[in-house]
Amino acid sequence: MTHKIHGQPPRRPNIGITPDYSANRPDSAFAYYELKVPYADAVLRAGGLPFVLPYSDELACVDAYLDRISGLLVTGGAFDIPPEAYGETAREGMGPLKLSRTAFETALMRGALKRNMPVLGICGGMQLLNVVLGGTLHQDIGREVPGAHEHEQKHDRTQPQHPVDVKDGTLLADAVGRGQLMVNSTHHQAACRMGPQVVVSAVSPDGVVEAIESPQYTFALGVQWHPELMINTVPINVGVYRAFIQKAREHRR
Ligand SMILES: N[C@@H](CCC(=O)NCCCC(=O)O)C(=O)O
Repeated sequence: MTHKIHGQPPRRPNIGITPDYSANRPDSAFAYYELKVPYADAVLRAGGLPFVLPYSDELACVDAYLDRISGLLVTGGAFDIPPEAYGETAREGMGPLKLSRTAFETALMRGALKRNMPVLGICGGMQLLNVVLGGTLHQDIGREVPGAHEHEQKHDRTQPQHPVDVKDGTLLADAVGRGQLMVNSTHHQAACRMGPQVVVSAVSPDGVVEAIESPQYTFALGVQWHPELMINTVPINVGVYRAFIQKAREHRR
């Protein structure tokens, strides 16, 4: 009979985090990986152990990463996903691309989902989740969504921009509660057609999709906002990371 050792803090699951990448910094001859501190802080605060994953175009390396983590956090960034990834061609308003980042994150996300490893997509990461699961994007909300509100807030991103309605009976509702949640907003694109098996778990008052999930996986959740920036201003947002880390803890044997 094994005796549970009382008082031990729960084990921190390894969480892989995708960094941003900038090639042409005026102050350096070298390219940079960059990760906003709140992503790592939110993982630590929720009980995870963050690991930044430098890009690789080798599937063996992607698999090696996945062998060593229990959850995948795909972060956001000021770039768009090539519309060819969801069967379209670029339309007016589509923004800049980061092809090496999207290729790496796509391979990681596909590999994690194949293992039924918990995946959390934030902002652009949510959009990638919908595309990987067979959905499409509005290439520019302002041009393609009649009556849409402003989704690229000009004020402090730790402050909310608009409410979302969290749908009852969803993973997200379990994490942060159903009904209204105030969120920030830093995007010009949005999920358009949901992939097969993708459920909308939150919507903005103007109809823009603000969170998705796929019940075919243990934990595949994407949120269009940045909960990691609002942990001090709308504290319930930490629930997104807590739910993710708990599933990651359960995932690793
Ligand atoms: N293609 C998306 C990207 C949205 C996103 O991830 N924004 C984050 C900006 C803040 C940062 O630089 O991390 C879109 O614009 O809709």
